[in-house]
Amino acid sequence: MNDRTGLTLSGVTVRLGDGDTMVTALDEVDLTVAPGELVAVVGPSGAGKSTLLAVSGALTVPDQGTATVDGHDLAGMTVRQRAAYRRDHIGFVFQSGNLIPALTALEQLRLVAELSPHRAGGRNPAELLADVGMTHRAGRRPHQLSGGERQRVGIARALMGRPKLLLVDEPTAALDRARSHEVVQLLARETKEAGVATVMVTHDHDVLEHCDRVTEMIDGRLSAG
Ligand SMILES: Nc1ncnc2c1ncn2[C@@H]1O[C@H](COP(=O)(O)OP(=O)(O)OP(=O)(O)O)[C@@H](O)[C@H]1O
Repeated sequence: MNDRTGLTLSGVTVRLGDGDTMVTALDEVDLTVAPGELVAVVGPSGAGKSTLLAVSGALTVPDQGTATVDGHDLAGMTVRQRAAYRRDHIGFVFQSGNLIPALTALEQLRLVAELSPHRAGGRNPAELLADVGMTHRAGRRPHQLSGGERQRVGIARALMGRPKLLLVDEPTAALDRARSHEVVQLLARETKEAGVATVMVTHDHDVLEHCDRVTEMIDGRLSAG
């Protein structure tokens, strides 16, 4: 894991829209997230949190500044290289789990192993499902799982292929308080165990205690929260 340096954003500026509707979504943002570190990003609606995830996840290229994952400059890649880097090295967890309806919990993970050319270095789907406490639900499809269980499967799926960076968007939005704590505790544990740099956007101040660091985004600027 010594080759890992995590996520580094430096002086990242992103402008969206054009003409009169142009918005500076990110304004000279600096952020470093080390391997094994869980950093929360909080802030009001429209502050730029989704844009921060998009830049970190190689979905949006900054207008100024640099975004690097383990020393790889995302803007320096071709579109095709960026897509491959995203697929092989970056994991995403979304609000609702975003699972494929027709597949069982175990099949969701197996599909990643089959699609990723780096699967040899990836994790064993059944073991990973056990890690997130879902072995007893391995044969169930998403509609047969609770919101918290779907999130667990989503987190396990994102960790297949050993990503260097994990980007998590509002993981507790659909969960009650107890499930929210469980899911973020799981994220914190897996972040440490997998040595992955994790960024979590959340509105849920209840779960911030499980994070290593909290930053606040306001009007496209990031500060210690
Ligand atoms: N395609 C676009 N064109 C123009 N402006 C945009 C576009 N997408 C987002 N914006 C603007 O950029 C700013 C940052 O948006 P962003 O989605 O990153 O905020 P956010 O903090 O994630 O908000 P929320 O918590 O509501 O999801 C907002 O002012 C938004 O209106």
